Amino acid sequence: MAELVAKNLTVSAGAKAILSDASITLRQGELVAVLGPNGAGKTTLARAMLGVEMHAGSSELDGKPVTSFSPMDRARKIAYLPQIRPLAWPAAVRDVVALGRYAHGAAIGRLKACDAEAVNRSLGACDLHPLADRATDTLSGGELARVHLARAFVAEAPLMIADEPVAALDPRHQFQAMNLLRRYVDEGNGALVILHDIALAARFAERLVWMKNGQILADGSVEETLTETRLEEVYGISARIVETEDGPAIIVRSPARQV
Ligand SMILES: Nc1ncnc2c1ncn2[C@@H]1O[C@H](COP(=O)(O)OP(=O)(O)OP(=O)(O)O)[C@@H](O)[C@H]1O
Repeated sequence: MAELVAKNLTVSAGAKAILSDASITLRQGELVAVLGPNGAGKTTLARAMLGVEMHAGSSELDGKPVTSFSPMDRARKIAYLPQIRPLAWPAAVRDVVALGRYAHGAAIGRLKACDAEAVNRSLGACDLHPLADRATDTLSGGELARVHLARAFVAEAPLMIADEPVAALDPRHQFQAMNLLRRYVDEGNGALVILHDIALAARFAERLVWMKNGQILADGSVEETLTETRLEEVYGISARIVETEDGPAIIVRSPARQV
C-alpha cells in the first residue's frame, strides 16, 4: 500500500515562510483536492511533499524519506504532473506520452510491447488518438494539457500529484479528466489534485484540503469542510452553496473583502 506522509513541512523564500508547518497524508483509495487562492502555497506544498524543496519537516514514502529514493524509483511510486510543464523540444504526442514510461525503463523509439500498450491506453483515455502523430508545438493549450495528463497516467504509479490538471480544459474535457482521476483512484490508486474549481473538487474528491497564506486551514470530507463560512475565510468571497443532485453548486455573490 503506497502512502506519502508529510509532517510539519515548512518552506521559506528569503525570510518569508511560504509554507508553514503543513502536515498531510496521501494514500491509495483517496482523491484529495487541494484548494486555496492564488499564492496560497498549493504548488509549494506539492513540491515539498515530493521532496523537491523543503526546509523543515519530513515527507516519507512508504516509511522512508522521499528524498532517499532515486528519481526513477520515486517516479515508479508517484506520478507528478507539475503546473508548469516545459517541453524541451517539439515531439510527437505519442512520444511525449511515452516519456511517462521512463520510470519503467522505456526509451523513445524502443518501447517494449507493454509500454506501447500503456501508451495506447493512455492516449485513448485522454481522447488523444486523433492527435497521436501531431507535433506538440502545433497543439492548443487544452490539447497539450491532455497530453501531459496522459503522460502522468501512463506511468501507472500507485500515487499521483497533479497541479491544476484541468485549468486549460473546456468543460467536457475537465469532466473527462476528473472522471479519469476518479477511475484511477477507484482502481486502488491515490491522487492529490490542485484545483481552482471548488464545485468540481467537491463532486469528485472525497477529501478537501483548504490552504491560505502558506497554511493548511482545514483537511476533511466535503461534508465537513465545504461551508459558506469557509469560502469567506479562504477566498474572501460571499457565496451560496446550493445542493444539487450532481453535487454542490457554488454561487458567488460578491467579493466580501480583500484577502
Ligand atoms: N522562490 C520564491 N521566492 C519568493 N517567493 C516565492 C518563491 N516561490 C514561491 N513564492 C511565493 O510563494 C507563494 C506560494 O506560491 P505557490 O506557487 O505555492 O502558490 P499556489 O497556491 O500554487 O498559487 P497559484 O494558485 O497561483 O498557482 C506565492 O506568493 C509565490 O509568489
